[in-house]
Amino acid sequence: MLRIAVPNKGSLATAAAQMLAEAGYRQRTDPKDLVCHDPVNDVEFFYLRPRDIATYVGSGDLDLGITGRDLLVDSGSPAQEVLDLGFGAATFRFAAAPGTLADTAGLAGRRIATSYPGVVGGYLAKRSVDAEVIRLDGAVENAVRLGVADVVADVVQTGTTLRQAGLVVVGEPILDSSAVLITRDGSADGAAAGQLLRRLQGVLVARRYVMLVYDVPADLLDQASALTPGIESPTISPLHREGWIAVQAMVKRGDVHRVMDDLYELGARALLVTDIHACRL
Ligand SMILES: Nc1ncnc2c1ncn2[C@@H]1O[C@H](COP(=O)(O)OP(=O)(O)OP(=O)(O)O)[C@@H](O)[C@H]1O
Ligand SMILES: O=P(O)(O)OC[C@H]1O[C@H](OP(=O)(O)OP(=O)(O)O)[C@H](O)[C@@H]1O
Ligand SMILES: [Mg+2]
Repeated sequence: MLRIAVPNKGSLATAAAQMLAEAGYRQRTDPKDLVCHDPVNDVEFFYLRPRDIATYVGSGDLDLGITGRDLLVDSGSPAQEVLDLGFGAATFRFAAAPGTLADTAGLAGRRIATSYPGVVGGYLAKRSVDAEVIRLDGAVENAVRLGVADVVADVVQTGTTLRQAGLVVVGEPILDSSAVLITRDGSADGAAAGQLLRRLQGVLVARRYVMLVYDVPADLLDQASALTPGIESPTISPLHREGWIAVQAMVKRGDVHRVMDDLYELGARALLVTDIHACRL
């Protein structure tokens, strides 16, 4: 049986469970449950703190896990990223009070507060910067005004928390994070793991694309196909109406209205867009 770690709470928990449910896996109904068995797919889900997930997967005690890239890096675990899951996007950045730190070259000798000492320590070691890392559990943005640190290094999503603490970002992001599927080399090589990976890839495609269907005069097919090349090639069907054909193609969700405008201009009619519920490419 495949054993998978899923965030039990925090920013990634709801979206991770939602994605697994869309991929056809059973998920817990009570948010307090710590385990959920899916007998149909022969999978067991363990709900764990996202910070601990890389440890369980890295040790080989669990086969696969969903966590944040920043948490994976921070853990120093030998687990590896196998798929970017497209949610939980955030950057990890340094921040300080305005005018106190111009760029990351000025970090030497500073006190840096963070809940991610592995990420920050790795960044400093790589650049041979000697600074003091102060490990805090959370709400690290308070550390500067309370005099515990000169700089913070933390997750930034909207930037609201930094703004409210009177801090500004310094330098380029230390890393770009998002939710990722992780495994340890060789611990998830079986058919069930391959099936999970394909199902999650299918969910990503179903979220990114819509299905566009339209009718077009046959002599405009080449121009229409150039606008809707699909992923491999558009599907063409004859219409009862002489000289017209129906075209069906997957189109990126964000592009579909522009593509429909262009097709209409070209002479296409009866343009219909539908969501893709699931897919396997
Ligand atoms: N707005 C956000 N705040 C914190 N983490 C976020 C945010 N958006 C995405 N993430 C990602 O979520 C993961 C952290 O989740 P985790 O559950 O440990 O912390 P949290 O969401 O801050 O929850 P809590 O602090 O309540 O325990 C990281 O990978 C982080 O990059
Ligand atoms: O850029 P933003 O949209 O403001 O989000 C980022 C903030 O959210 C998280 O804090 P959280 O509320 O989880 O508290 P914590 O620091 O105690 O984890 C994170 O640690 C940042 O502080
Ligand atoms: Mg937090």
